[in-house]
Order: sequence, then structure tokens, then C-alpha cells
Amino acid sequence: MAAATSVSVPAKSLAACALRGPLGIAAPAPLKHFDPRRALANLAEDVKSDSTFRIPLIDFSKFSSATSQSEKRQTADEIVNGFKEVGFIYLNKHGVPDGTVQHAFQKSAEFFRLPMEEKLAWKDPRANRGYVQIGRERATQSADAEEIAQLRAKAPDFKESMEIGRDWDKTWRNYWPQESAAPGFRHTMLEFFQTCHDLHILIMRAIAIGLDLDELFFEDKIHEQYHNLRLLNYPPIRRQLLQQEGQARAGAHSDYGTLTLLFQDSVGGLEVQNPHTKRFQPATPIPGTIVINAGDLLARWSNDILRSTLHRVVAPPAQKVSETESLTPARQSIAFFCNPNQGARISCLPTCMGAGRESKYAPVTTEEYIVGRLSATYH
Ligand SMILES: O=C(O)CCC(=O)C(=O)O
Ligand SMILES: [Fe+2]
Repeated sequence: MAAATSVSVPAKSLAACALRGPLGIAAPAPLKHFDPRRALANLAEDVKSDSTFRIPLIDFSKFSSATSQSEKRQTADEIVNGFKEVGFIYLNKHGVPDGTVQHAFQKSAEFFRLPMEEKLAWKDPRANRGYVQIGRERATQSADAEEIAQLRAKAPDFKESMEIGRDWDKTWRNYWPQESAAPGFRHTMLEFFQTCHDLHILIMRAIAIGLDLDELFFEDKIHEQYHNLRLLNYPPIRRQLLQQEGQARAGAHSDYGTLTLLFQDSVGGLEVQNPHTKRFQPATPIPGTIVINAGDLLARWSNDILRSTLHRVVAPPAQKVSETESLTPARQSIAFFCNPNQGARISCLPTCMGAGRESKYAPVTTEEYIVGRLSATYH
């Protein structure tokens, strides 16, 4: 499995792609100029984590119902410190009702049980919508097509997924199953999408405060809902198979956008890399919480002050099914990948440079970066 690569983007090549629109927001660049090999995120350099590495548990109600600016600031600082040191936090009392999450899980499970002809296949990284069969994706940090093809052939990810984007996109439509085959699926997922978008806005306000920006700094850069709701199903699998070299339910990777909101069931298996020791440590499910991690674009935006940490999904404890065989139980999760606006130009935030801290990355648009990474991961 390829290690995280540190590659910076030459200013010239990306500047040439970023055509600025009338609102100062970069228009989508011609994709043919984009080389994902040159744009994989760095991990943060100021390594603060050590063997005491621990994903912090943060009570978000202290931010959302704060009565003073100093109260807000306290939780904002906790959140930003979590992303600086670990790159992951558990968010508690986040305002998304348990019932809403349970309902989304139930509808997701119903979707994966549908016959194949109802699950319309994912086709295009620019659309990033539809059903992804087991073995089609190989999460990795590598962007070398040949290396990924070899990895996929030898050790594909043992998972299937359903990818959903904003439903009103001018170019791409979602691949919904027939309403009669999956009653309520579409409605549930669209509501869930909106709920997650609203939470993203609130957390980005906290991050803005924690980075000494105006609380509403990100507002007009993240409002277009250029996000991706991913339903994940990890079928039960013979443990021996998962223990083969390089094999995992999802290989080590970083996420691409601002934040990922991850809802997991109680099975476990998600592991997060301690950036200091390089060891993977479990992100044990905590009921009622959302696991939230910073993605590559937030790391780039913040000049690597906030960390986009490697993570993977491995086999949780197996159940014995015979004298010689044990079965790793099925697992379900839902990841909401939050992104800045499609044409937003991600360049170093004003409070993240200066005082000897140079801007490390050339600007890139959200679409250039994300489509480049997606093209490298799927076949
Ligand atoms: O299923 C999980 O717990 C994590 C999935 C993940 O990291 C991803 O899809 O990017
Ligand atoms: Fe991920």
C-alpha cells in the first residue's frame, strides 16, 4: 500500500487553470490540465501528537446554544485543536436526532438489498453519483494508475456504496432507484443531505472562530452544497480473506473536502493513523456521536495547520462459524463528504500564513482537486 505522498503543486500550472468568474470565484478549470499526482495533500508538519494520541470528544451544544462569544470561542478552540493535533474529533450533542440517523441507516440497508437492476451504476468521477459494486474502488494515497490497478486486482476494498450529490445539479442527476422498489429512500436521503449540510455550516463557523477569522468567513464559499452523501455497506467476510496482505475493508486514505461527517454503527473497524508514530489506532464507535475528520482541501486552505489524517477500515473482532473459520460481521456506515463550492478557489487563509509561515500550496479549485482524486481511485 502506498504511503502518503507529499507533493506540492507548481504555481504556474494551476494558476493557468483557475479562471476567475465575476464574483471572484474561480470557474471550473479544464480538467485535462489537472494532474492528480501533483496534488495529493500533505499531512500537517507541526506534529504535536504523541503516544497519548486520543480523538477528542466535543460537546457541540456549548457552541450551538452559547450565550456569549467567549463561550463559543472555547468550543471553537477545542474543535480547531482537535483538527490540529489529530485531524479527527467525536462530536456529541450535535443536534442531529438519533431517530434521523437510525432511519437513514434503515433506508440504506434496504437499498443494498435491492436487486442489481435497481442499483444504477456509478459512471463518472465528475458526477460521482450512483452505486459502486464491491471491488470497484481501491482507496489509496497513490495516484499512479498502474499501481492502483495492481492493488485493486490483488486487494480490492470489501465494500459497496451508493453515492448521492445535490439533487438540483444542473449537469448531473442522481441515480435513484424506482420509488416503488425503495419507498421513501429518496426523500430520506435528501432530508439527511440537508441536515448534514446545515451542520457543516455550523462547524465551519466554529472553525472560522478558532482560526481567528470572521465567524461567517466560509459562508459564501460553502453554501452551494457541492457535497457527496455516501452510504456504505461492508458485507460479512471470511476473516482469512481480510487478513491477506494489503487487504482491508477500505484501504488507508485521506478524504478530499473540508470535513467528513461519519456515522458508524456499533461494529467498529475504523482506524486512524497517529501522525507521529504512524501507528493506526481504532476510532471506537461512541453511540450518539459523529466522527468528524478534516479533509485535504481544509488542510490546504489552512496551510496544513489543520490536519487531513490517514484512516482505513479493517476487520473488527470476528465471530467463529466453524472450527476453522470465522466471519467478520457486516458493517454499515454513512459518510457525508462536505466540500467547498465547486468553483471555490482554495488558497491559503489570511490567518494561516505570515510570521515565517509561507503559503505551501498553489491555489486549486474544489472541482479540480476532487475530480482529480476520484479519477485516480475508481475504475
Ligand atoms: O466506513 C467508514 O468508517 C469510513 C469510510 C471512509 O473513510 C470513506 O469512505 O472515506
Ligand atoms: Fe475516508
